Amino acid sequence: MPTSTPNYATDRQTSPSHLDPTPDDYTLTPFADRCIVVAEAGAGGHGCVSFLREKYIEEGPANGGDGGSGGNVYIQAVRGETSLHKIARRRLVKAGRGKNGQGKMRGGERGSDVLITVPVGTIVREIQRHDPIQNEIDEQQRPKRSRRKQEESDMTAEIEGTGQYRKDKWLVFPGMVPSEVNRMTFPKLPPPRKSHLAALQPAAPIWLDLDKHMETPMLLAAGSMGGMGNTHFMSPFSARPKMATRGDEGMKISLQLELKILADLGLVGLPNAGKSTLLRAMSNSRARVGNWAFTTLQPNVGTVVLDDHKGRPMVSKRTRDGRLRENFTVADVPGLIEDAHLDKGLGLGFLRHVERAAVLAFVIDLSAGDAVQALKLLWKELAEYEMQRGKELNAETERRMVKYVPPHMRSAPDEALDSPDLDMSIDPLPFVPTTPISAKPWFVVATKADLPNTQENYEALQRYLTDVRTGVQPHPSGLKNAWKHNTQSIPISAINAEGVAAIPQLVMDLLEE
Ligand SMILES: Nc1nc2c(ncn2[C@@H]2O[C@H](COP(=O)(O)OP(=O)(O)OP(=O)(O)O)[C@@H](O)[C@H]2O)c(=O)[nH]1
Ligand SMILES: [Mg+2]
Repeated sequence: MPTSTPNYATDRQTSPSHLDPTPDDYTLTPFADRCIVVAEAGAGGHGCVSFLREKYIEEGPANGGDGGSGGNVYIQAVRGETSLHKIARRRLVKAGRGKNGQGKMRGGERGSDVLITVPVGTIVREIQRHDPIQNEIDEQQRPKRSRRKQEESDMTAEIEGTGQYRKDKWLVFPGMVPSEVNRMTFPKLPPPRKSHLAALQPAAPIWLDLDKHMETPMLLAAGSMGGMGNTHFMSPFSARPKMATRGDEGMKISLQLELKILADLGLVGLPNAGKSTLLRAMSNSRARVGNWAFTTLQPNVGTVVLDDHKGRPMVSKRTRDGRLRENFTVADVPGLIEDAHLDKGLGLGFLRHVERAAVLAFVIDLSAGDAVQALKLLWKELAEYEMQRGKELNAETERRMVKYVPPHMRSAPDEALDSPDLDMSIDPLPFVPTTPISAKPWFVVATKADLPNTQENYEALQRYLTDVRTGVQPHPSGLKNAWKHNTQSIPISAINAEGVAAIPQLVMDLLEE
């Protein structure tokens, strides 16, 4: 009987490894790095009109409870999140409405809160705000002279301690006909109120850079107050007031969110250079690898664990705040091509993810022509991008200084808040001042060193980097004040995981620069 013993040696050759996978062996998680979302705080519940009724007490006093306040909207940047796609899909994040008050002095339940969780590195900017209560408060604080004539009658009524019926403010005893309502005397409308939580809201217009993991959520929009039950309107003249106030409308803020990944190391390289393979070799990432340009279409982030799997740190380094570093993160972005800064290829949209990386690694394919030329081309694109962003920053600063209008003075086109195609108008968020790209520490990863005839190319690259370090050659970006203390290159073969082990130590050293 023929026996077949599996041939492990050939099996290993034919079956793709973790580092040289078939193109369909990858994980792809949904990804979005920008979106617009409308955050709506909960409206307050209405106050209740009710009266005590018991055996032998036919016409008891008022006992309507207050409405519950609306739920709050919170935001929290958490480490586990990597993308904004969940929020991008939701578009409207709405906190619960407070419940209405009930008889027997029972107050309404509070509305439920909502939490927007975003990845660390998200920038939040307010586009529009509709805050009816703030508008009312502002209106009341305006000098009386400027108020319109129509309101004068209201004012005289106010002085006498009585007010008028307003459908949007008052609730009356159910079953009353309009003529009865007209004959009723209404007390003065209570002044607009805000929940005490409103003081914790960030100042308008909201502008947040959530660049750290947050242990507790942060309040974005506080829920509105509930209406007052009819007990509040009891007076010596009317023991059984038949009115209560409605709960306040919740405020709406439309926010633009943009994720700028905050990785420790950013991989920059031409398409097909081997960036994703390198990420796979360094971390547990399952980034897509394929022998064609633009295999990667969205950023991948991998975590390199600095441990040799024996419970002992392989590279141990303390961060500036004294914490022992156990890992660092690497962002692999789509390849850059010439003129990426003019939005060719996929480059520009993703450059913002390397903009905030602490250290840059230029991944250069030694088998694909002159490595020095490739390095210069990559630096040229980065320098152009940086200059463009610098100009935007200046323009943005100017715009904010000249045209700033407090939000309550702006005319709020409410319809726009509800319009479904807000996404069409996304402009990139302005530059967040960080270290300029050219001032970041960097090094070169010369990959595919296993291929033939790559030796000379690597030597030329090394000579060039020595010249840059010693000042014989200018920095490849052509910019002054660029970082060139210790320019060096590491030859690797990512596909065989050779030479890759030297990278973590170097990154650790550069992270402390
Ligand atoms: N021989 C050899 N081939 C490699 C090495 N690293 C990557 N490759 C191959 O190069 C091709 C491209 O690798 P990727 O990792 O997808 O390249 P990339 O830079 O991520 O490409 P884009 O995502 O398109 O920008 C794949 O076929 C890899 O198998 C290496 O060290 N040696
Ligand atoms: Mg890739």
